[in-house]
Amino acid sequence: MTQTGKLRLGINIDHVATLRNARGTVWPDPLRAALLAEAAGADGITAHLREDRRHIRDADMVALKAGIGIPLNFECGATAEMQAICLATKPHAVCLVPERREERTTEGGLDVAGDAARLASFITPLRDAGARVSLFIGHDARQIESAARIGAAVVELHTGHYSDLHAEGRMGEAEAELDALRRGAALAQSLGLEVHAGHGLTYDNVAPIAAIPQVVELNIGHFLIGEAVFIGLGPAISEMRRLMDAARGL
Ligand SMILES: CC(=O)[C@@H](O)[C@H](O)COP(=O)(O)O
Ligand SMILES: NCC(=O)COP(=O)(O)O
Repeated sequence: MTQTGKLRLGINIDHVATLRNARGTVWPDPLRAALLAEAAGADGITAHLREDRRHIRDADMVALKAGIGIPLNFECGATAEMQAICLATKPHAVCLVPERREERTTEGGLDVAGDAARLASFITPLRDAGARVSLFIGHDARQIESAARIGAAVVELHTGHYSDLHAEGRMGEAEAELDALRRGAALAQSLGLEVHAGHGLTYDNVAPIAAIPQVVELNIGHFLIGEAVFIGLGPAISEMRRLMDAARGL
């Protein structure tokens, strides 16, 4: 059934850790940010344990799981190391993302179609341990169909390309990308997948994504952590929530 109600908002706190690691201190603390986000009405916390630990570290994941009262969405690459950490951490959800050490941020979606057999057996123990497994993918139909075929519960559609086009003022291309995301969301839901979206979302570009009726959750981080420097994390989250609700007609 198409969801047109309130969207869930997951707050990604990775870049609080980026700031901490820039000075090699213990401040600012990602758990404190997560607790502030929870108090501001976030529905979940997302954190990405990269293979190179450039922001979130293993101890952050442990502290987040123990410290927050809302679901933890554990983003990671589909590696044996990360699978073992997920199984030990027992997060509410595991979102598998593609990762390249040289990239500045997550550039594309996971190639589920090209790695289906391995991913199918990779997600089985995670599912058996009770995690909702999500795959971070582009809007390509082949990837969405493969995600459904291998038994993922959720797909998170990568909105980074749309966000970049929007930021560059290439509105015609951004609109075309938006249409492709809309088609992807509809296809995913028709195949029984829960649909999330995220990457690069800001106050300026969130409304059309939030208005896609099949999308039930947005994960937003980098922009909100930046905005928090100026207005505080709670007010930044409240404003994002207001824009999401308005896009949903709430
Ligand atoms: C997969 C994803 O979109 C996020 O985890 C997020 O963008 C923060 O991590 P990076 O900036 O390191 O990609
Ligand atoms: N999976 C997307 C996410 O968690 C947040 O991405 P961003 O807002 O930090 O680009």
